[in-house]
Amino acid sequence: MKRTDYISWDQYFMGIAMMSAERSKDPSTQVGACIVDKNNRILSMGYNGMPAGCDDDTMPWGKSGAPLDNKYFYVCHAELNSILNYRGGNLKDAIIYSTLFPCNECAKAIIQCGIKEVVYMSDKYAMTESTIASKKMFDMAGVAYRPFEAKGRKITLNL
Ligand SMILES: Nc1ccn([C@H]2C[C@H](O)[C@@H](COP(=O)(O)O)O2)c(=O)n1
Ligand SMILES: [Zn+2]
Repeated sequence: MKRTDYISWDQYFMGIAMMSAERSKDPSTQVGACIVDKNNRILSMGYNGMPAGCDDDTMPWGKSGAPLDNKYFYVCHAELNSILNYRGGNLKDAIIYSTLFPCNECAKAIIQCGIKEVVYMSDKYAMTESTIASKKMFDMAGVAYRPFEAKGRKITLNL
């Protein structure tokens, strides 16, 4: 008889997004994303980090101070990185799993590349204008979004 406690597709893809977030150097918020097609094939992954060639040992990781001296002008978000990391044809009708709800800038990229669904884990910035704008654009553009429903399944990895 087959094993019954295998993880669902949602758990599999959000798990990969969570694992991707572990690569982030951001000391405050680590975000991961995983893009899949409608046949449950993984297309791409990403996490938040400094742009390629921008030394993450010398770039700022703080949240405050002058705009040029904190991380926000520089960090490339997990969702955008996952889109840019894709090496195939196009992302039409794909699904993006993200550990954090996409910001307005990533929402624009998600819409423009044809992704049709967003599955998110945290919506901790739901009250910000950025997230409100994301939802407004997703609603208008017909991009569905739904929270990941954690089932409390624990997996320990001894890496
Ligand atoms: N949807 C998002 C939102 C944020 N990020 C990145 C950008 C920063 O590295 C970090 C947020 O920093 P915080 O203000 O929480 O200290 O997360 C992302 O990748 N995707
Ligand atoms: Zn973003």
